[in-house]
Amino acid sequence: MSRIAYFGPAGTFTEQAARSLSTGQELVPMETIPAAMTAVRKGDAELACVPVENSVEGPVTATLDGLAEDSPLVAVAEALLPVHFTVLTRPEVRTVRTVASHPHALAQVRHWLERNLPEARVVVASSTAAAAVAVRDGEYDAAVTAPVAAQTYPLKVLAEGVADVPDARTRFLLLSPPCPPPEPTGADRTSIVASMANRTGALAELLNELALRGINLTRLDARPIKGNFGFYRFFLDFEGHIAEARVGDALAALRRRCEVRFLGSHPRADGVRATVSATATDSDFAAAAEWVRAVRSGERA
Ligand SMILES: O=C(O)C(=O)C[C@]1(C(=O)O)C=C[C@@H](O)C=C1
Repeated sequence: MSRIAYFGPAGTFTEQAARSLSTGQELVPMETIPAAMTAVRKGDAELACVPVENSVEGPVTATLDGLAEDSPLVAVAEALLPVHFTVLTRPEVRTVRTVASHPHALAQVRHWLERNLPEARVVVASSTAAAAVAVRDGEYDAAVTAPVAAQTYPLKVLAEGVADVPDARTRFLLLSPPCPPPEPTGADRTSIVASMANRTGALAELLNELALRGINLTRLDARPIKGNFGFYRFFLDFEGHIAEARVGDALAALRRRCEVRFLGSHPRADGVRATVSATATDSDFAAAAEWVRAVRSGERA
């Protein structure tokens, strides 16, 4: 049976996302995000499920760095989960002195903790479910977890539906070794990472290539190129699919300008359709290419 390695242990939001994306594969928990990616790179799993972006805390940097380094992986699907937390404790705990969770989770419940557990020391764990394991094992008093962790671990629910920002969401990717992308749907996302020379206007030129082709950017993140202080890689998500003319044309233009790693074209989980400007449809590109062909052959001028 094929396998999806996910950022675990059991009971993370990522497990929930992997379940929603699975088509019957076995789900295998990995301790860290890089370990889930390595499982695919080494062939121990066919796919990996990892978080990539949270509406409150922004990018999941371990995922971005893992996509830019080592052998390429591409996203073939994504999931978007609403994020509200459950706070778990051991039944016998009377006073919560320590509360643990993943840094992204802690950042999303900061105000709730200040109001409800002001005396508790906040401790970082490798994931929300790892925090639940630590509470179960007596290491900490409480954990801020995904709702599903309440069914996974024998702990008492102290609070449910905890979120400083009511509509918080996290987006997750299903990663594969390079493969033909899924068919375009009209509501797709394409992702790349670009590295360019540090010179005036380089990023503006890159963004212009997208803007000129009527391509709407949905995310832009910079991450340092480690070991080279002051140099950055840019992660770009934009509407559209590599199978579409305007996207293929833009990617070719970027490739001429800088180093590009393709990170996948896949359907958007929110189903938002791409806005395509009147001059950038596939038939506009086909008509223009036909005109150039005819001019080259002397049929037209
Ligand atoms: O620790 C988990 O449960 C995760 O799946 C990770 C993660 C994240 O990295 O953002 C996923 C969703 C929540 O925003 C908090 C934590």
